[in-house]
Amino acid sequence: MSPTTAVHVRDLHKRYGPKRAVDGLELSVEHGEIFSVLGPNGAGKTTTVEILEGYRHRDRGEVSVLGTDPQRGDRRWRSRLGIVLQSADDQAELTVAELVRHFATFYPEPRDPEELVAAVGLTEKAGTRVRQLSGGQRRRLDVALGIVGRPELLFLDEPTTGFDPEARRSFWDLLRSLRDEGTTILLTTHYLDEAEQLADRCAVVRDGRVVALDTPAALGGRAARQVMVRWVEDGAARSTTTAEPTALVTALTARLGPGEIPGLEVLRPTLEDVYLSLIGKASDHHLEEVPA
Ligand SMILES: Nc1ncnc2c1ncn2[C@@H]1O[C@H](COP(=O)(O)OP(=O)(O)OP(=O)(O)O)[C@@H](O)[C@H]1O
Repeated sequence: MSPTTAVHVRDLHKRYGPKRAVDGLELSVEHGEIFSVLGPNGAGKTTTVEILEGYRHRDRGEVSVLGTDPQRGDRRWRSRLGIVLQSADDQAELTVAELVRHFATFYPEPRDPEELVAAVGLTEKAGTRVRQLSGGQRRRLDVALGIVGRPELLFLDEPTTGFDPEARRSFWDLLRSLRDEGTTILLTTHYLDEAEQLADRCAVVRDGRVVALDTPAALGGRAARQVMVRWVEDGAARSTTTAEPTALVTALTARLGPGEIPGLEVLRPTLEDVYLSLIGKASDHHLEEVPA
């Protein structure tokens, strides 16, 4: 493991009874990056993050978070982490400003509470009671509480679920500015566009294991190399995927004679197509493949 590694996970396993929630998961997160764990409901994202945070014990595997095994993490180690839990309803009678000021007292070098409230876009709501916030505003407050202690590593579990598009965009800007300040961020999401927009690297998780790990552009680029070609031959729809569509179309022209090839379509899969095929859900671009 190199000194630039913030999180290192090897051969991680966790069962709940017969259910293998995490089943041989491997990943590493470098200091200073936004790393996204992307996968459908039930893929094992939350279980993994809870193990990294030290809230859940693993069955086996190696885990290191900021150089420490989370199962042995002490208070000092924990103070270097920012953990944004699912919203809790406690302290709902305090105002936004009061709650942020209260959390700031837990840390040796907290951010300035007023500046932080402004940074998460809640200045207008500083005097509002927490229970009166909308879902998106509450989530921003959760993030403020997660970063008030200037964490080196921030964990976010599905941070924008339930946000409207504008709130998501400004939330993404907030996370980018944290990354620019040097905070390492590990976020789980089941939104492909969130991973594509934010992540420097992205692990696609399915059934408790990583099925692909790369930059979003490389994942998309991998897709773009494989092209779907569809046509109609002898009255039947045919399709195949190929890295050399020109050669295939040339062969079809030779076989089907001069003129237009009936029903010809050449489709370059999108990142979404790759993602859906990785998690085992074909989009309508991915027809059953028929040999050419
Ligand atoms: N405490 C638990 N007891 C039993 N089974 C659990 C428990 N927590 C999670 N599971 C199961 O383990 C699997 C992985 O769950 P996990 O919450 O880690 O997935 P996830 O990827 O975070 O899903 P989501 O996107 O829905 O939050 C699921 O099948 C879930 O039903």
